[in-house]
Amino acid sequence: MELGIIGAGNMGCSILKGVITSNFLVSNNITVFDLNQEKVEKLVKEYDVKKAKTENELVEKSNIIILSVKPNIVPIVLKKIKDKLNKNTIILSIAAGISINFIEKNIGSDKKVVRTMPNTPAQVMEGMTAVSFNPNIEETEKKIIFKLLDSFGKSIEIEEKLMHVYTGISGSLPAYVYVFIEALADGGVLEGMPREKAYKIIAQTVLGSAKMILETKKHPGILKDEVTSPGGTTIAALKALEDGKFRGTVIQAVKACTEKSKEMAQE
Ligand SMILES: NC(=O)C1=CN([C@@H]2O[C@H](COP(=O)(O)OP(=O)(O)OC[C@H]3O[C@@H](n4cnc5c(N)ncnc54)[C@H](O)[C@@H]3O)[C@@H](O)[C@H]2O)C=CC1
Ligand SMILES: O=C(O)[C@@H]1CCC=N1
Repeated sequence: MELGIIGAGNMGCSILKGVITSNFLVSNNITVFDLNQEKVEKLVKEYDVKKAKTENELVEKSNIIILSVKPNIVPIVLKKIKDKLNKNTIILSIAAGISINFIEKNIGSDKKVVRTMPNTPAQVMEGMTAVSFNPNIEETEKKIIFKLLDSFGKSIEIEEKLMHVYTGISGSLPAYVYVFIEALADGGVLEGMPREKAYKIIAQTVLGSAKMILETKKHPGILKDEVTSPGGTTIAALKALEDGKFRGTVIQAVKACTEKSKEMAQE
């Protein structure tokens, strides 16, 4: 596989770190292009990846191209690379709201297009990526794409119309979790816990709690009940969360994210 990455920002770099750290690809099989030369040079220095001087140089060197620029930049990049693409090149977009149909309208419906929604934990190989394929992607190619996505975490195929809500429950979720963790640490600090210790304690507890769901396969409500003693500390905390409309606020957050993704949609 010759992987090309156009856009070496937060998410492009997270994927790059993931595929290299997991040894899925060696740096010699990865080419990077970004308008910001400093970012490219930094990656060349750090990971020894190849750099392309232009988008089209990258296209010539790659058989899978990850489009990791902001959604409004996607059509600009597609216009530039359109004439250099061949029918076997796979375009893998990670852009929020950009549909397969929109990409096909820009480069032709005979091309191979994959729409994904990853998240930043890809850089520590704990990413979660949703994927939808256009009809030109063959079964063998789907397997290769899953291997690529699984090299930096886990992946799941979903109906393309679910990408908006998926963004609300996964693509954007790390940010809500970080805010939750920061707020928990503030609570700890308020009660005298040193902040750095609080972050370590909370991050491990969040990690362990998530692992419990994945490994025990118990319903989250049951796992919650196992922590909650009658008249105890946990129910006092849960009551405060319910009084603060915690669940309702979280549901609204997912809805707001989903609505925003629909609003940004380029179909
Ligand atoms: N940051 C995140 O957690 C996630 C982001 N995404 C998607 O990933 C895409 C990138 O987002 P971020 O990495 O956060 O943005 P970013 O702003 O960190 O990175 C974008 C990169 O594109 C480069 N760029 C701008 N114009 C360019 C052009 N014409 N040609 C080549 N490179 C160009 C910029 O220099 C920058 O390095 C977006 O479409 C976003 O919807 C998807 C899932 C999660
Ligand atoms: O905030 C955004 O638009 C991007 C998409 C998912 C996560 N970050």
